[in-house]
Amino acid sequence: MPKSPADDVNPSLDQMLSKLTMARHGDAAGDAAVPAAQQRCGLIAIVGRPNVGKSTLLNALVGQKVSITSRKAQTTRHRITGICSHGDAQFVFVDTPGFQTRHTVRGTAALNRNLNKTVQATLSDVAVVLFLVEAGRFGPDDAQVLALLPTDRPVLLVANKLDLIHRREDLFPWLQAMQERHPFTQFVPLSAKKEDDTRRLLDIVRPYLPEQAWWYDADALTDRSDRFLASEMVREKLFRLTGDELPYTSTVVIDQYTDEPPQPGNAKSTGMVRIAATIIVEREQHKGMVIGDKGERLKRIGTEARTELERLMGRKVFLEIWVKVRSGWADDDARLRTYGYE
Ligand SMILES: Nc1nc2c(ncn2[C@@H]2O[C@H](COP(=O)(O)OP(=O)(O)OP(=O)(O)O)[C@@H](O)[C@H]2O)c(=O)[nH]1
Repeated sequence: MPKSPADDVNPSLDQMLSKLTMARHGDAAGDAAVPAAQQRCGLIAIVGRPNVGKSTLLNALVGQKVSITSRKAQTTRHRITGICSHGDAQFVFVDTPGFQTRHTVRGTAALNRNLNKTVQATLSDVAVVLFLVEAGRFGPDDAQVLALLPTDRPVLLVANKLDLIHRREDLFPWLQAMQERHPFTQFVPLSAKKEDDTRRLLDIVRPYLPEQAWWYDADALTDRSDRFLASEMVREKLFRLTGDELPYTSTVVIDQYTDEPPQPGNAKSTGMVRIAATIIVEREQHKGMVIGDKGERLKRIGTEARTELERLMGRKVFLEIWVKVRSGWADDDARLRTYGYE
């Protein structure tokens, strides 16, 4: 039987697991002083079924909230890039949307077709693919993603949520079955919630990046605009605070984004960002879910989003949120104003 590349790097699960507990600490920040000729840089796709932990992993790797996380499946609708410069390497992560296997919500089929197209388009130009699964689990939804993975570039099997596995020996038969499914280049069991594990993942991915000059500055985290981050932040709070009640077809649109410069003559002034956002829901009843009793939920969405945006942007934020029903832009649309600190 021909030797698979996985034989060289996966001598045994035991060895992999022992390496995991001896995780090495790399230096935290990228070294912009590395001469361009010695730099590595490349695209890395994080793929996997909904809810497997892609956004959690990306955020842990990039060290900041770039993608959004929620218990609700399908919160990652956009292709999001997170950038991490570490040692001589610049990792440019592409977080692909999850797969939607059920088509129960009216009107979502087109959206899902789009998601699948995005997955394939994303994979066509990456240096390495991280295929995320939950350790010990492989269902039809995972199989659907696996079927789309390229065979002409390295695919690492990343078994996430290792912290939920009580007996690691139980993973042996599962791993054997996984290796028969695809010629994975490497097997990485980890927990996206453990910093040591995610740092170690960077060390593992590094050699797969081509030797080439960095594309972004050493301190860049994302090529997404602050405006985009603002819509993602409102969306995250929306889904977090509505739980499973709200269909994922709800979207957030940023209607206005104004950067106000610091006040002249006031050294302490950081300036302010004024944001007007609209949460668009499918039905009138969904609007009630978002607004909540006496507007409490909407107020919380606004306060939490504003607080986190202020932390991320390092400036004051004035956030105004509206809720609208897609079918009719009714006059009585609810409005929330979250005042900044004047
Ligand atoms: N116990 C445990 N939970 C995890 C781990 N990683 C992620 N989670 C949880 O899994 C859930 C889903 O995580 P996400 O990062 O939003 O998943 P996703 O794959 O980006 O989901 P979609 O946006 O739907 O594609 C969240 O509740 C996370 O807190 C882990 O290592 N251990």
